[in-house]
Amino acid sequence: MTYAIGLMSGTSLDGIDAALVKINSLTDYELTAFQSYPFSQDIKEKIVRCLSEETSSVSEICSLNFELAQLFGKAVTDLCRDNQLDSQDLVFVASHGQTLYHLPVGGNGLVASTLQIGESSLIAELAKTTVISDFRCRDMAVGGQGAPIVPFSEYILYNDDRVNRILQNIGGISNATVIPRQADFDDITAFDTGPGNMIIDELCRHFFQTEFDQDGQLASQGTVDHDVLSGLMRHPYFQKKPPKTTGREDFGKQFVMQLLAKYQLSPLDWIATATMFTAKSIAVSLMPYIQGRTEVIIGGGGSYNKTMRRMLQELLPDAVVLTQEDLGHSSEAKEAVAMVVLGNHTYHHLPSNVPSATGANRQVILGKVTYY
Ligand SMILES: Nc1ncnc2c1ncn2[C@@H]1O[C@H](COP(=O)(O)OP(=O)(O)OP(=O)(O)O)[C@@H](O)[C@H]1O
Ligand SMILES: CC(=O)N[C@H]1[C@@H]2OC[C@@H](O2)[C@@H](O)[C@@H]1O[C@H](C)C(=O)O
Repeated sequence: MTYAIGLMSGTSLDGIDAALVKINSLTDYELTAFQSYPFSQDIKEKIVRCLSEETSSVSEICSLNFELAQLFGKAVTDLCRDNQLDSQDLVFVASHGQTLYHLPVGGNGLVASTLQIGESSLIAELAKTTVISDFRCRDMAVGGQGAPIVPFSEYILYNDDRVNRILQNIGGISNATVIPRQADFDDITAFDTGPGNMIIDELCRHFFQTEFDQDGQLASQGTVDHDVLSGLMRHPYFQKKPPKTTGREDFGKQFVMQLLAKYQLSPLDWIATATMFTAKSIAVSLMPYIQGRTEVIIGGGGSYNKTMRRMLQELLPDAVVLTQEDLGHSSEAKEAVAMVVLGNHTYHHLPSNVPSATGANRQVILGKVTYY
């Protein structure tokens, strides 16, 4: 039996998602166990400092690269221990790393680039197995934006002969993969739709000293301000055509601080309006692809936000909005499982980027392999 662990620490900075996956073949994967390991406040603050041009320092980034690897390695050994496995028996660990910066397009003296940290040499040493990491850079080397990278695994795991499927991840940022029914690999469209929970989380911290809006309860008590919403929907990102990716650089703390300075709303109305902004930016992005029987399958932490789900279904009356759980999968484990699918292709020397999604000029084998 072949087991691997996928590690994902995404843009929302909530922690490390670890999925233990049984690999049956290149196209057949079974989630065996999943655990989220929350970041301590101290680590979260270090990451946040390192993300920002104003507060980052090269020494702290250097140190964080190894400090995060300690935590990634511990996540692997803890998950193995809790499942009566020895991490040495894993065929590999596939680690996404923590994105510190993502410049899908160059400009102003900066070249197109992306930076995920969490040193694979140290993870390999702690887990005593091969580590496959840094999946985005190879795609950028052939002209791609280095994101999104999950469309490959989504095609493998979700393509269907009878129904069009759109996989909508609502993490810190939201990204969609459109898989028409009976699609060939080249028929996939994928792109970031815009913000996910990032703005809502920032507002929750600002007004309510909580990390996020549990189940969308705060949003359900506020009223959407349609003037503010219209202003938000004029953001230039929504005028761009795919392939396109975005990040904290566009919709992070700075963006929220500018909004708070520009508009005056009550705290609950802010949360409701930001939730509708995320839902609407997703709906507007998906509408051109909803033709015939179409399932929109939401995943990521945002799929637990009931108010967001209700808004999405109302904005997309012609689609069936489902969750990963409705299909027997796990919303929270999805991206960590995707890392295993990508890692397994790299392990077998097979490519796994999707040029139609990233804009790359060809398919390439993603990632770097660190042998134990
Ligand atoms: N019960 C819940 N109710 C509402 N929101 C939730 C709930 N659980 C998680 N979330 C939201 O989901 C976020 C985490 O989502 P997820 O782990 O999918 O993001 P990520 O993988 O870090 O981001 P990305 O996919 O952009 O890299 C939290 O920050 C929170 O906003
Ligand atoms: C650079 C980076 O880390 N991008 C993330 C982020 O989080 C969601 C969205 O923005 C997506 O583009 C990507 O992650 C997923 C896993 C992807 O590449 O498919």
